[in-house]
Amino acid sequence: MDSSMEQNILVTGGAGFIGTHTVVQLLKEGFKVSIIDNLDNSVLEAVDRVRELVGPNLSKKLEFNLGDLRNKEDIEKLFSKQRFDAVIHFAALKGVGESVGIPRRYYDNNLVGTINLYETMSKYNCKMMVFSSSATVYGEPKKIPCLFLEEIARDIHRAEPEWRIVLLRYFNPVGAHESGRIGEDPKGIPNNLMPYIQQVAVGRQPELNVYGHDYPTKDGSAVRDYIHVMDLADGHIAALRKLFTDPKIGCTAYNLGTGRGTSVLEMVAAFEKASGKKIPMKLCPRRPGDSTVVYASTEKAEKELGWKAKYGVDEMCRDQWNWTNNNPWGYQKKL
Ligand SMILES: NC(=O)c1ccc[n+]([C@@H]2O[C@H](COP(=O)([O-])OP(=O)(O)OC[C@H]3O[C@@H](n4cnc5c(N)ncnc54)[C@H](O)[C@@H]3O)[C@@H](O)[C@H]2O)c1
Ligand SMILES: O=c1ccn([C@@H]2O[C@H](COP(=O)(O)OP(=O)(O)O[C@H]3O[C@H](CO)[C@@H](O)[C@H](O)[C@H]3O)[C@@H](O)[C@H]2O)c(=O)[nH]1
Repeated sequence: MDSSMEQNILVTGGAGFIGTHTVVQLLKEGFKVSIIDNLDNSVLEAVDRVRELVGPNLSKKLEFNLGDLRNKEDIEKLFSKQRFDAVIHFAALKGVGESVGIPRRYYDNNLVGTINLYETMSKYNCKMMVFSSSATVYGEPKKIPCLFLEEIARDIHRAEPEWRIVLLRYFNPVGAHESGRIGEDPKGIPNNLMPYIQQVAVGRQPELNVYGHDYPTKDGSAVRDYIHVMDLADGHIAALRKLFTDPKIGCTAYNLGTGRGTSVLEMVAAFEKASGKKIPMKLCPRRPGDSTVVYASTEKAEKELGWKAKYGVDEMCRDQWNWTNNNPWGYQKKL
């Protein structure tokens, strides 16, 4: 396409939910991509499907490396054999529950992995990074670990101002690629709303527990800013372009959301409409630590990244259903 033809991007955690969708868009935009993933929360089949989606020509520009960011040698191996222009860093354990319940495992993976990555990048003079952060930085104190990772990024930039780092604070990523070939496939019982709804829709779970029906919202259920994963993927391309073109970017955070709030009950209704399936529900007490209403202020990303979410809740549910309907067991053939 343009200068991005030459640019080589390392995507950590590229076999995961957001990673696979971003890799598709990166390849389509003409970037070369190397994934490093330890397949802790993903499967190789997802990468094969990315290849299938982009076709044989663009697939030649995609390389998969099985590796773990906790092992510095795994990262070193990649940097010693090719030059990367930038890194998009998705590799992390994302369970909020886990960060509270098994903090050592969580810190080891997310903190040690991230520090190893920064150190190797620095050694090979690759100092551009797009980092997956979360709207939880605006939330509960118990979800602080990702704030910590943002602080590390800021400290690194303070100490070595030549670094350019974009921190992307995701709101609630949902949906799937419109092809229905890639999507979210959590291991075990899902914690998040949409993967849970999709499993109810195909009979893997009997009913949806609605956590909280007495919030001070219009229908009593909690409100979130759901964002289509393809919009999120495009947000990463916009962030990369910003890194490559703005020497003054420093270390800057942007919200990736739609700016619109949708309640749990509204989301269920939208999914029922998209799928034609009835989602049985049980009204349950609030889930500890949940906020009442969370939605993004999107002005900064619009103004500075030139990025704005295109899709609404109807498209999110349409694509979530398309993925689920075609892959009721996710990437598994059967259970
Ligand atoms: N999905 C969300 O709701 C959400 C919201 C906010 C932020 N995030 C962040 O975005 C990033 C991507 O999220 P996702 O939903 O795609 O998660 P995911 O679990 O689907 O993808 C993460 C990938 O990283 C890999 N990985 C984990 N630890 C690794 C390690 N040490 N070395 C190599 N690979 C490793 C996993 O195998 C997986 O493929 C994460 O950092 C997550 O914290 C996600
Ligand atoms: O089975 C379920 C699951 C969720 N919910 C509710 O649905 C809403 C959304 O929940 P969920 O999908 O778990 O998202 P959040 O709790 O908003 O947190 C997500 O979104 C954050 C970004 O805002 C990320 O950082 C977190 O990792 C991710 O879990 C909340 O009100 C939940 O109480 C239910 O009612 N039933």
